[in-house]
Amino acid sequence: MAGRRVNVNVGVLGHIDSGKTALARALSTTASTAAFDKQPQSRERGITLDLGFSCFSVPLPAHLRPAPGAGPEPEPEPRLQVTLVDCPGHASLIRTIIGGAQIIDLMMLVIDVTKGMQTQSAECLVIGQIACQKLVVVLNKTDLLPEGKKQAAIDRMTKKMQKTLESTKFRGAPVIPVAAKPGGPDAPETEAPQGIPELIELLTSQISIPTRDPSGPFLMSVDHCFSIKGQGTVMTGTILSGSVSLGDSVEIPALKVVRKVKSMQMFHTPVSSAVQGDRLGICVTQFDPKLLERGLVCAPESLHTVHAALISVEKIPYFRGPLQTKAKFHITVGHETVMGRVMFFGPAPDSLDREPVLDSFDFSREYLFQEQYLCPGPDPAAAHAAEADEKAGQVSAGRCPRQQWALVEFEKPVTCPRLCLVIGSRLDADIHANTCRLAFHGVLLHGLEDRNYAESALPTLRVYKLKQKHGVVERVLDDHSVIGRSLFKKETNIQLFVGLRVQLSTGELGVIDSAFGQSGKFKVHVPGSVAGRGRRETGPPLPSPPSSSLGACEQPGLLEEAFHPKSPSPKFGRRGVRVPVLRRPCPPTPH
Ligand SMILES: Nc1nc2c(ncn2[C@@H]2O[C@H](COP(=O)(O)OP(=O)(O)OP(=O)(O)O)[C@@H](O)[C@H]2O)c(=O)[nH]1
Ligand SMILES: [Mg+2]
Repeated sequence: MAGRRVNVNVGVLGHIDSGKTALARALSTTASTAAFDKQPQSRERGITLDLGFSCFSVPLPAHLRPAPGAGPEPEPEPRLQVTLVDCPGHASLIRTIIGGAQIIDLMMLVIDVTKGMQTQSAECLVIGQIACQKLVVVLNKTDLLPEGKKQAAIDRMTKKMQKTLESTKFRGAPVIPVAAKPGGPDAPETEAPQGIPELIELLTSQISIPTRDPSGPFLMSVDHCFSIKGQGTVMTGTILSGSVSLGDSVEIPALKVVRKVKSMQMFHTPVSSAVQGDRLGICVTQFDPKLLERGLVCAPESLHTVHAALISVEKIPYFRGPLQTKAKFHITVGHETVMGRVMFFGPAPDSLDREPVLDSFDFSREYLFQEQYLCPGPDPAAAHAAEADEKAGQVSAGRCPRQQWALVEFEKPVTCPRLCLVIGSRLDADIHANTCRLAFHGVLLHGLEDRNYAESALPTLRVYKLKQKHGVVERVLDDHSVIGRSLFKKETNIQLFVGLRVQLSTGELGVIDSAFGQSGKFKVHVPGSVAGRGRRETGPPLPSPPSSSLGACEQPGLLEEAFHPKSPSPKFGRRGVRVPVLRRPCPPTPH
C-alpha cells in the first residue's frame, strides 16, 4: 500500500469552450476513467458532459508541512496530490457544475483571454463565492493574441478581471496567463502548452489544506459507478465528511442497501482507509451499477430523506427580479436538484437585528410571513418587495432583517446531510439571455422527514402575517384610556382581541383593554398619557380614516396563517406578533 499523500481538490470551471478540459489535460499526469471527455457522447458533441477527474502531484510545499514536533512523523518525501475536477461549461449542465463546486478546495476560473468574462464565467464566479474559499483566474488561449500586442492584451484582461473580483469575496485573487492547447484542436499533440509550470507553482503556493475531520459520519459524493466482474461494484467519488476503512459497512441511501467495503483505491493505488477530502474508488459487494450513476454513499442511517425543509436564505444579488413566496425554483440540495416551492419569512419585528444562526432552526420563536424576500439597499426589487409587504401588513419598510428563512416544499423527496448547501435557481430561464439564473442560496437548517409534514410539523412553525385595521377614537376617558369604535362588528367577541397592541395616529401606544358596551366599541389602555386630551374630549365626532386600511380582521386572533391560506391542513399556531393599528386624526391646530 502506498504512503499517504495529502490531497486537495481543485475545480476547473468556466464558460463553455474556454479550454477547461485542455487545461486539466495539460496539468495532469494521472487520469481517472472518466477524465478528458473520454465518454463517446462527450466526443461526439465536443463538450464536457460530466465531471472529469485527473491529478498531478508535487513535493509537499514547505507551508503545508507540519511544524517539527507537531503531528505524526512526516514521511521522507511527502507529496501534495492535486485532484483536478474538470467541470462542464455548458449552461444546461449547471447542476453538475454546482455538484463539482461543492467538492473542491480551490477554484480555477478559466477565461478565454480573447473573450473575457462571459455569462457562464459569471455564474461560476457566483457559485464559487457560495461554495469555495479560494480562487485562481486562468487566462487561457494566449496563443491567439497577436504577437506584438500579446503582453498588453494580457495586462488589460488581468486588470479587468481584478476589477471584476473587487466586488467579490475573491478580491485580490491571482490572475495568470496560459495557453493550454496552443494552436487549438488542429495543432499537433506535440505542441507544448505554455505557462503550465508557472501555473503549478502558483497553485502550490495558493493551496491551503482545509482541516480534514475524520470523525463524524462518513459521506461520499459518488460521481461514477461501474462493476468489475468477479470483484464487485466500484463507486468513485470524493469524501465529503468522516472517513472509511476496509471492511466498513456503507449505505447507498438511494437504493436503501448496505454493502461491505472490499477494497479501495486512490488514483489506481490501493489504500486501506481514506478521510474527508480524499478522492476514492470504493469496491463493495455486488449491486447493479446502473441503479446509481450519481449520488451519495454514507455510514448506515446517517442521512435523511426530506419532503420539505427550513432553510436560512440569502438572495444572490445578480439575480434580477424579486424572490416571491409561492414561486417555484429548481432547488439544489447538496448534490440533488429538484423543483421546490418557497415561502419566505423573517424574524418578528422585535428581532430584526438578531445575530444570524446558521446551524439550527428555532421553533420556539415567532416569525413574520413575507410576500417576498426583502433586499437591502437601492435594489429595485427591494422597493417592490417592501411595497408588497407593506400592503400585506408586514413591517418591512426600510428595514431589512439580518436573517431570512424559507420553507421549501420539494416536489420529490431529497436525501441530504444536515446543514447542507441549498441553491435556488431558475434553470428554465433562457440560457442565451445574459442573466444570472442563480437566485438564492442558503443552508438547510431543518429537514421535514414526515411525508405528512403539513399536518405533523407545520403547525409548530409559528409564521404569522401581521394584519392591521384602522378604527376611530370616539372619546378620551382619562389620561390613560380612550374609547374606540369602528374596529369591530357588533357581534365580534372583543375578548379575543384583549391585549393586542394599538397605535394612535398621534403616536401613543396602547393595548385593547376590554369591550365597551354592546355595540362593538372598546376601551384602550394607554400606559403613557394621552396627548391633547382637552381638545379630544370636546372635539367633533372623528371621521373614519380612508378605507385603504389593511385586511379586515373579522376572525379572532388577527393573526392569519401564513401559507396555504386556503388549504385545510397546515395550520400554524394562532398566538403571535400582534400589532393592529388604530388610528385617529391629529388634534386640530389652535388658531
Ligand atoms: N488556440 C487555443 N485553443 C485552445 C486552447 N485551449 C483549448 N483550446 C481549444 O478550445 C476548444 C475547447 O477546449 P476544451 O478544453 O474542450 O474547452 P472546455 O472549456 O473544456 O469546454 P466545455 O467543457 O465543453 O465547456 C478546443 O477546440 C480546444 O482545442 C488554447 O490554449 N489555445
Ligand atoms: Mg471541457
